[in-house]
Amino acid sequence: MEGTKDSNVKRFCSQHILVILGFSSVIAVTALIAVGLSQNKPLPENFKYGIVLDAGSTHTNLYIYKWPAEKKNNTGVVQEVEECKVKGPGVAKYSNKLHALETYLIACMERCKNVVPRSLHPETPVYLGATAGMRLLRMQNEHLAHSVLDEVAKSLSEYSFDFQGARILSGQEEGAYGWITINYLLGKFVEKSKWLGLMAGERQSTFGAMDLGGASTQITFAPESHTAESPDNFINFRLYGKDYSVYTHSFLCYGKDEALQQKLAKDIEVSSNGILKDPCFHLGYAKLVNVSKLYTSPCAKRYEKTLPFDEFQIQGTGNYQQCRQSVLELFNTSYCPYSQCAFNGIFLPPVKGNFGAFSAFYFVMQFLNLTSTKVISQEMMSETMRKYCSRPWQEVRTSFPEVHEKFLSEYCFAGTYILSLLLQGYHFTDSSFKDIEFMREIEGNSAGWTLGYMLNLTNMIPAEQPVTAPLSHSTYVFLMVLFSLILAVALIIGLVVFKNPSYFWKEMV
Ligand SMILES: Nc1nc2c(ncn2[C@@H]2O[C@H](COP(=O)(O)OP(=O)(O)OP(=O)(O)O)[C@@H](O)[C@H]2O)c(=O)[nH]1
Ligand SMILES: [Ca+2]
Repeated sequence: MEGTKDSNVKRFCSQHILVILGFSSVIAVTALIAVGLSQNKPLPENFKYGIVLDAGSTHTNLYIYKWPAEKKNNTGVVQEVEECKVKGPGVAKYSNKLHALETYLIACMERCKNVVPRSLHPETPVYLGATAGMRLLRMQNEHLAHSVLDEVAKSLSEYSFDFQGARILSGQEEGAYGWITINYLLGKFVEKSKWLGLMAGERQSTFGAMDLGGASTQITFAPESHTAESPDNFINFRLYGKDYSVYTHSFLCYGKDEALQQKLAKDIEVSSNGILKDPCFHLGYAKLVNVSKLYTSPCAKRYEKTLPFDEFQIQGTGNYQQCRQSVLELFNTSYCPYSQCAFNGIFLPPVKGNFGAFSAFYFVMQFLNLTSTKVISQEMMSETMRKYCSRPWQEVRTSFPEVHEKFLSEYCFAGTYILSLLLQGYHFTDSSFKDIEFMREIEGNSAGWTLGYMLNLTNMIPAEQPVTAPLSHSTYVFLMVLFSLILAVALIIGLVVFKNPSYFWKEMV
């Protein structure tokens, strides 16, 4: 009797010890995790800001970026916090009314004053980059182009920000910075980590970038193999410890608007009596075009002729096949001084890999409802264009009352132009066409050259891989938890076995 009582007490005690041990182990593990987490929690962050103005041919856009000061060299830390569209046309259009540039940027710069904390204004850089519209103006009148830049520079230097200058980007820079932007945002410059970051990662292939503006268009990508042909079309980068040889070309006059101007100048006939029957506009659509305005841009100059009228009327006939034929005449493929060319004798290696196509590539494809499905075939797009172009103008107008008339009337031309540029201009095939992703933004950041420009000017992309902790924060916490749990379980089992081996065996049997 006494013996049974004794063993009951023992059993009671050992069970309680077990519970206490288990409980303390859980507390210990929880404490370990809490300490691990709090120890590794990033300190309150100190942010920096940067402002870039994209002075395009059709309009100016301002972007405000923000990033944690301590992590400036890490990838993917820069966030676009604001995009502000400047009211009015592109800066080049102000060449005959420079005084209007005094107030042009006020509204967007006021936004900057509100978004960027006041104490950071003096250290926040402001950059203005002008693109094809200003390149064209400089070709026509260098002095006027300088006056426009001086005027915008003067207005920007009146703010308390750190204004770093206004300049015209070369076509190469525009292409290259667009390529840097999307690959930075897609995280392509860092190695793809393997096994929770414990094993060495592998180099990722980059995305090509295609930008379709109003006055020029850029194509930039890392070709399959490097060639010594046309060295002007190559840029070499060393980013995060890796070398990239990137092909880029900017086709001036082949932006969406200048391409249309070229087409109209090409098609208007001396004998046409002031009427241009145009298959790229819908049946029933009519618009008057001023002849002298048509020839003001250097892009349409090559088709300039003396016409017996001052203005002509476009009359739409809405025929996709004929529109395609007319558009193709803009690409001269009759000569090529290299092993292979895009058009107009410009070298282009075979397109390779995935591409991000943005700006007007996206606007047009979005309108045509061709961005929701991820993979778009060229047949799908041709069929969409065939149907869309054949719709009468009145029907189109009433179907899309919210769309600006200028954009709406030009989607038939724009879609046909995009298809021709990609297939006949850049030689995308049925299969490679499907590798094009039409994008406006990547995780809230606009696809365009501005971010790449700022990353470069603020030295935020190091040539060499920055030295970082061997494990990421999440991997570190995961491993801490895992090993703590293993330790706790081992400890409990060990203690039970050590305290009462016979009890343990009995329970098991
Ligand atoms: N449908 C549509 N078209 C747009 C929109 N915004 C701009 N566009 C047109 O798309 C074309 C390209 O626009 P952007 O990329 O802003 O061109 P940009 O930067 O001014 O011109 P570049 O200096 O040649 O780069 C132009 O013809 C614009 O008029 C939009 O929201 N919807
Ligand atoms: Ca642009």
